[in-house]
Amino acid sequence: MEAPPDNDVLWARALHFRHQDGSPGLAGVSLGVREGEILAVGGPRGSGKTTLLRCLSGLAPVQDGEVWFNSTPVHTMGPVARERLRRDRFGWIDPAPVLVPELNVWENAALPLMLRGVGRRRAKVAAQEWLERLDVGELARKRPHGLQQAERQRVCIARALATGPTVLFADEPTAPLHRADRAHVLRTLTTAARSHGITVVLATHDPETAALADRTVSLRDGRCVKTVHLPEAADAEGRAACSLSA
Ligand SMILES: Nc1ncnc2c1ncn2[C@@H]1O[C@H](COP(=O)(O)OP(=O)(O)OP(=O)(O)O)[C@@H](O)[C@H]1O
Repeated sequence: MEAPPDNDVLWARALHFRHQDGSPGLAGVSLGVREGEILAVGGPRGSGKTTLLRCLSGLAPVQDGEVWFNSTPVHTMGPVARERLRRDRFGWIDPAPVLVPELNVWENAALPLMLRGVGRRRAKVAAQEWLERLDVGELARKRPHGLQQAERQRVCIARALATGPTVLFADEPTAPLHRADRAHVLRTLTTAARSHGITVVLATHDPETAALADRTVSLRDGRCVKTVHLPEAADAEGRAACSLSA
């Protein structure tokens, strides 16, 4: 088993995944994500973007191929180790907001920090800071049911950033937002990621969203079909290209 290149925080080789009902999900994806990079994963509906994020983050077990986080093999980890890795090092944003209805907004945003063992007071301060950056600070004491869908999604984004994850997986994070809101929230997310050195893997089929990334890999039928570097990133050395695995 050969370890991945040093400058890749995430690395996948020949990743295959088949869903429980036998549907093909991934058919030999290889890619590297550099530390601090914002990588967009594009492609049409059903091309495998969510499945790829789930495999890279350890949410779904790798059936064939390899996934490495830094120098740690994720593909050989059991469910408990993968859960710990996700809790301690990764953040996740779903396309639709999922919050705990019994907790108020700040408690929801602070929850992953408290699960990591951070005290309630410190977790609240960190959560509140991110809620304010996402313009939902004044809703801190409300319950999720009292919020609009777009506000709930902002809370989910604050929750994902509050832990300062090493890698943030964002699956169509602005899907529930109006177009006007979308640009602002995305800028907040990408600015926060850049200023805090958070690596982001962002699934999207929206070219405007992908344009905020350093690089885009496109999937089709579970395979990488192309890699696009944006001009600012074009001269960066050592970026592992997505393999042409068709
Ligand atoms: N739980 C599941 N069971 C069976 N097949 C699934 C399941 N989830 C996804 N698939 C199938 O796997 C393929 C890849 O799906 P995936 O959700 O990863 O694509 P996607 O690019 O994220 O799509 P979208 O843009 O619609 O979110 C599709 O053919 C899809 O129908």
